[in-house]
Amino acid sequence: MAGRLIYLIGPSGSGKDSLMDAARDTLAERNCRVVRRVITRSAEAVGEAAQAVDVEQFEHMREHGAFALNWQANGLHYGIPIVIDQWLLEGHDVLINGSRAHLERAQRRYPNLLAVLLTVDLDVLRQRLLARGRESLPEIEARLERNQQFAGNLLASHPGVHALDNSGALEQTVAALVLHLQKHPACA
Ligand SMILES: Nc1ncnc2c1ncn2[C@@H]1O[C@H](COP(=O)(O)OP(=O)(O)O)[C@@H](O)[C@H]1O
Ligand SMILES: O=P(O)(O)OC[C@H]1O[C@H](OP(=O)(O)OP(=O)(O)O)[C@H](O)[C@@H]1O
Repeated sequence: MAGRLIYLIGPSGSGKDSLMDAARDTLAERNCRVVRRVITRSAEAVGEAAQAVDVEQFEHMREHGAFALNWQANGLHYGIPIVIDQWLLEGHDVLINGSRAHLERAQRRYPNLLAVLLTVDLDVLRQRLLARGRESLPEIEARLERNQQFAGNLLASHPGVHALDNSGALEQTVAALVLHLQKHPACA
């Protein structure tokens, strides 16, 4: 039986990577794998277990079919390794860090994907981006501005998307994610 794609989305700084890291072992026990992205972000950048490549390497990988999904945002290229299709075929569920702007294209490729939107109060989001210290101030402002494009609209236009609040402790969010996944065929 094919596995299901769990497409985790939300503003930059909402805690997607933290949640994926914190939930990884629990999800692994439930036959759910977490994939590492390929990003044109410098290898020194802290805060994400991604494979860092330059734009030329990214394009080469893309042209050679290395990605199941890929998109551009925040001045970066992001790729989800094609290995997820093999994992899904083998019956594993797969959790990825996705893009809100790419949701509909992802749904076309994976019609039964389970979309989870991580939300955080705006003040908390700003504080977390500042505390993470990975981006410059203008980059942080641009991300907050990008966030306004999606605020409110996404849940209204995509009723199947499940919202998960991460304004509180991460452990609570992990528990809520696991509970949500238990209620659905993925990661049960
Ligand atoms: N529930 C939480 N409570 C406090 N800090 C958090 C929480 N979730 C994430 N963070 C912190 O917020 C920052 C952004 O989280 P990150 O996982 O990098 O977000 P994203 O992957 O969505 O951009 C990081 O510094 C992380 O340690
Ligand atoms: O269309 P959007 O929902 O705005 O998403 C665009 C990109 O921004 C986020 O990545 P980012 O570089 O911020 O990485 P992060 O998740 O580690 O912050 C997200 O994971 C997407 O790759």
